[in-house]
Amino acid sequence: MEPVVLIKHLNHYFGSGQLRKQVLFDINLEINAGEIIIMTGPSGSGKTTLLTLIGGLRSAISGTLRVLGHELRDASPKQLTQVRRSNGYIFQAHNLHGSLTALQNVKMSLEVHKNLSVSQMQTRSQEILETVGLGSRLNYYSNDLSGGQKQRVAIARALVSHPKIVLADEPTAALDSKSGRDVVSLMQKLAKEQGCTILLVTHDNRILDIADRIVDMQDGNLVTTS
Ligand SMILES: Nc1ncnc2c1ncn2[C@@H]1O[C@H](COP(=O)(O)OP(=O)(O)OP(=O)(O)O)[C@@H](O)[C@H]1O
Repeated sequence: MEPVVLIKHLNHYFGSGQLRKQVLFDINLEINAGEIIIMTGPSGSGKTTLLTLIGGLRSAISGTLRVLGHELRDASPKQLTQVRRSNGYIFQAHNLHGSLTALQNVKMSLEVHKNLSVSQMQTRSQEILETVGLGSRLNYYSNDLSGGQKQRVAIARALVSHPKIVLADEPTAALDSKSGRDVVSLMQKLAKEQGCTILLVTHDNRILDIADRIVDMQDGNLVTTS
């Protein structure tokens, strides 16, 4: 079976002409279904660039980048939109809408999936918020939640549609160590239950043990460390 993510000889550049700068060099990586991969590496080494390429948030320029069987190099904006809808995303700044409640934030991510009725969306969103321990906070505006609670809403939002792939960029950066740990344990638990693949970028050494495999980015080159 083809890996969920298959990357071969991927290069990436920013800018053009004399300002063109290569930031990813001959990246090769295979990620299988259900795997949790952590990507580490110094600031500016190219981690976010690789994550956003895999997530269809920018276009790959050269090499092979196949995600769930689809080639993303030279993909059209429409195809990239399709890819983005099928993934879950969790970012450092949780990106919740402060003026929406926890429940509304989660439900919103189901609204792009046309196959669910309004009441199914409501039930599913409520259930996943209960799973992440926020059953008593469903109708709180996200501005009124703590950092850890907001990040748990972000996890619920990313996982409610049962995506095959979740991409997480520094999900614990804004959290104290206990909340950070709780948040990643929760991601791990939900992902294992749903068989979903997680690619997580982090500088946080305290959470490395949740990974099935760790890859390290150095100056745009990927080095496998375990
Ligand atoms: N939109 C852009 N235009 C030009 N250069 C960029 C752009 N985005 C990133 N870069 C450059 O590409 C390189 C890799 O950046 P990237 O954000 O992928 O690194 P990172 O490893 O995720 O860093 P951090 O850990 O600080 O987030 C850096 O040199 C950065 O300055």
